[in-house]
Amino acid sequence: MYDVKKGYEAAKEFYAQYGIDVDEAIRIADETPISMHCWQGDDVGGTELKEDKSLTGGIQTTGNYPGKARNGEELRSDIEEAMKFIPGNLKMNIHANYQEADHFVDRNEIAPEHFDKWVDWAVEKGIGLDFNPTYFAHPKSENGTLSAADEDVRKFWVEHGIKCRQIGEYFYKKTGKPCVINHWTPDGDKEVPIDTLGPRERLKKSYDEIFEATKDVEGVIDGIESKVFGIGAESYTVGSHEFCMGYVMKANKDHIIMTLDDGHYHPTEMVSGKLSSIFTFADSVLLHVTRPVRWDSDHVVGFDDETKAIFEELVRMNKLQDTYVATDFFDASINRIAAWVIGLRNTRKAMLAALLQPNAYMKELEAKGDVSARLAYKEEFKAAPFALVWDYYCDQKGVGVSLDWLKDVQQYEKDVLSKRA
Ligand SMILES: C[C@H](O)[C@H](O)[C@@H](O)C(=O)CO
Ligand SMILES: [Mn+2]
Repeated sequence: MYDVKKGYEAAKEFYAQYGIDVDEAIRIADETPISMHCWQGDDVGGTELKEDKSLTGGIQTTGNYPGKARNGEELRSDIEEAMKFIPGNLKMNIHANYQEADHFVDRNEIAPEHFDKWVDWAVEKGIGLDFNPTYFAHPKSENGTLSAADEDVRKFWVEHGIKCRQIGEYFYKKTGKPCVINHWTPDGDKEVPIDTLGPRERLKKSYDEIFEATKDVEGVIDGIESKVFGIGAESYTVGSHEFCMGYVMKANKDHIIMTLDDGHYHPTEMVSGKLSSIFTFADSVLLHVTRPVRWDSDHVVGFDDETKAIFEELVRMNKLQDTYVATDFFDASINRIAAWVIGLRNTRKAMLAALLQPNAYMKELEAKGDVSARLAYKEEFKAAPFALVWDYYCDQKGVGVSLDWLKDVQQYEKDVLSKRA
């Protein structure tokens, strides 16, 4: 291993030339919570006591890497293993299908106690819990959920949404940390329907009913997530971007915000390009960080141009603290713990990289009209000695410098994952 401290000192000197306080950047990146999604650990299968765990809703995991978690205990132990190598403040994000009742409980009947194992675990670790209704992978989700024309089906899912907000409040009360709920429904159609308005009016009605029935719930923030299409629903998505943005803006309630998932748009449409428009009208957003390859493929987050651009935007707008950052990917083709470690480290890395730029000075240059210097600075910092600061930060947090974590994850695969049937 090279002399990490020496590298940090040299990088500190480099950044100081541009008035950048490396330690302050580390502090901010370290304290900003990232909500780590539980569903990478078992391909979104969940822990409900039911036979059929097939994934529906137009999302897909591909691959069959051995060793996926088969129950809540295994999942939490895998999460703990991954967490050893992820620096900074974390929350845990679970889905409603990760309930652990000792008998089958249907989605419209879930209750706080069915999540007590997660709550006890989170309290013991001192972390917050976020939540997601599960409007898919269920026999009643085949012809729509919150937008279903069948009133019994629609009501069933409204009850599920209501239960989820009550559970979110329970998480808040138990952990002392606000619970961020992401509301996503896959409802859509393979062909453009003749009636495109009816399903959207029903979805609006359902959200209204969920929020009205739970208006006294405390400590919950609700993200409304849009999507362009899903597998099998290629032509029409009820909860489109325009629908969700319209819903959030019209609701005009502090707790109802937009969720922007960077896999949920046309391939050339960038979330980084949307953030300032949204922040012109909204005080906060929920971000789902993923890596779409040609579609919403949910590849492991990379330290790629778009991830970096998203965090640059947030830092430059001074909106990082107003953004609920969550990861959302599911890759079953590689070691699932490695997937978490790589994706979560890259998310934090992009955040730190954005903080290590002369943002205030570049803004000044732009305001003065010195656009040549603006471009020169932008380009120069792409090759700044960022990795030396990142390595130092990881060293300080004891999460493994560079690839140190890899051999431990491989060992865990040998000792634990490979023994799972
Ligand atoms: C499993 C999650 O609910 C899901 O990933 C959702 O957030 C989404 O992005 C669906 O495409
Ligand atoms: Mn998402």
